[in-house]
Amino acid sequence: MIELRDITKSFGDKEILKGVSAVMESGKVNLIIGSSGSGKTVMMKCIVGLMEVGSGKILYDKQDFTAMDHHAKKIVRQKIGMLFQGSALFDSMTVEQNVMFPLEMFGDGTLRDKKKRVAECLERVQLKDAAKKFPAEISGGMKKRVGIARAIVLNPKYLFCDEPNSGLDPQTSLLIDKLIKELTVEYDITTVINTHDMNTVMESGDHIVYMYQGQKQWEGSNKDIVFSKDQKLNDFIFASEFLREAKEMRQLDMFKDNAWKEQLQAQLKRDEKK
Ligand SMILES: Nc1ncnc2c1ncn2[C@@H]1O[C@H](COP(=O)(O)OP(=O)(O)OP(=O)(O)O)[C@@H](O)[C@H]1O
Repeated sequence: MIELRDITKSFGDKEILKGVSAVMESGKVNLIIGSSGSGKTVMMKCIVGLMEVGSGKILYDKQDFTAMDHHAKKIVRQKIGMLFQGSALFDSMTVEQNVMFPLEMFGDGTLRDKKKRVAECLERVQLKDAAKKFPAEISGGMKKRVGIARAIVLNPKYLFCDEPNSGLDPQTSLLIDKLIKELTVEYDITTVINTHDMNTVMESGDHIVYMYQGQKQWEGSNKDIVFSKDQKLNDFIFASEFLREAKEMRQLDMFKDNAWKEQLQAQLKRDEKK
């Protein structure tokens, strides 16, 4: 579990994070969403320690990360897996060598153990047959899966993914989301994803933090979103007429054959009249 307590971050006199508190739960896919410039990337960089917060605390499993010395922070960082936007693979290395890289940097054990672990991870993301290929020879979706294998090779407790679906078609995106969710549950990882992808929000968002102009505007699950009355959140998520209609259908569908359905229809009618 990761806890943010009232964190702030400024660049010069520009305050980017204005006192954000939130909890990222373990075994769950936690999403940070919000429009461009709302502070999602800055927040993620603060959480992983790539940027220092101005004030406030970040706790990793109750340990105050912000108060740790360099050595203690390094130990926490070794429990963090990162999936970067665009995958960030090394072009001159094969798939296998890319996944091996963190093990060579930080891993214990013999070369045989390390090779076994790489094979396990490639198998897990269904890329065993691509082990000897170079990044230029594989598709965007496969590159993401290599990135995921590399991010989990050290058995992370925390997994951070920056826009994991950028540049992918909707079907491949869903497969990547499914894989991340499965791994999160399987290894009880605290996964934090920075995303714009509404499919990810609706399919994987166990816990969602919606950022608006440097503040946490709303927090809840993908199911809560359907019923949220928060206007800013609704304007952001259900931006198009089509999505607004889909939201109403989903609301009705969720309460099919239930007394709630009538209540909800009446409520929707009342809202329409306003
Ligand atoms: N290193 C920096 N120095 C100064 N300002 C910065 C720096 N990094 C980010 N900012 C500013 O912080 C604000 C929030 O940026 P951030 O990248 O967190 O937004 P975001 O919500 O991730 O947007 P996007 O969805 O477009 O990636 C922006 O106004 C940006 O210009």
